Amino acid sequence: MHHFTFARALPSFSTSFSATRSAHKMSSAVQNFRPVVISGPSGTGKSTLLKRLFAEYPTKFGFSVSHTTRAPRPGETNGKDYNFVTRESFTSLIADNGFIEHAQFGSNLYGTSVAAIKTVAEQERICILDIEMEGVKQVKKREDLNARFVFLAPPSMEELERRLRGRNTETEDSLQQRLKQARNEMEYAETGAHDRVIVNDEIEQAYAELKEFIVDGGRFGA
Ligand SMILES: Nc1ncnc2c1ncn2[C@@H]1O[C@H](COP(=O)(O)OP(=O)(O)OP(=O)(O)O)[C@@H](O)[C@H]1O
Repeated sequence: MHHFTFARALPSFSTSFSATRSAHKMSSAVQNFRPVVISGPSGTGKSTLLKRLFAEYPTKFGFSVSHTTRAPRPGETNGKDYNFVTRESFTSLIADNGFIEHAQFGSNLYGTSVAAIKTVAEQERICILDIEMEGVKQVKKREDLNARFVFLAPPSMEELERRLRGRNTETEDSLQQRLKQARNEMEYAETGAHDRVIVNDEIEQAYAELKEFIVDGGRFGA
């Protein structure tokens, strides 16, 4: 699901959506709690490393709540699982440039709004966006999000393929697609688009570097 919700939406990191906040407050929030965008080829180890980071810092991070036009399922809460909105308000938010990413699945629209990312900062958490290259480009265009960018690279394409195969989640087709997309991601990273590139070769080393970038490089209140 995270491929269209953009950020990995773990329920424990859900946020509520407040409609009453000033533009000024939003901008100071993202200054103090700058969103972090993590990207890198599928299978490089983003989830593995993030999971560990969230376990070590259970209250420091948050995920943006996605918008959707689909109806809530029993047990789902507006503003927590999704921001459930009408098609009219969704399309007007598109027109207002309010989404960094949106897509249609079936007859429903899904998207990650700029406001939802800022809301995480207002809650004094660092919003983590685990997204693909096109999303990275969108976030880069939004200077008001004040995001920092880290790219997680595999030690080699051969090792990336080994990890993807080892995960046992892909068909041969989806594996080949991911490897092709991986080359695009690597080329984009070579343009220097990210603040930091971390090679996930030895996991302890990569984790230490990621932690240093995200935690120490961010603005954490004591
Ligand atoms: N440093 C490492 N050395 C060896 N294997 C690793 C390392 N880091 C992660 N892995 C393994 O590689 C596989 C892919 O990792 P993971 O699922 O975290 O990738 P991902 O970047 O989150 O992929 P996706 O974008 O598809 O969700 C997993 O099986 C994981 O256990």
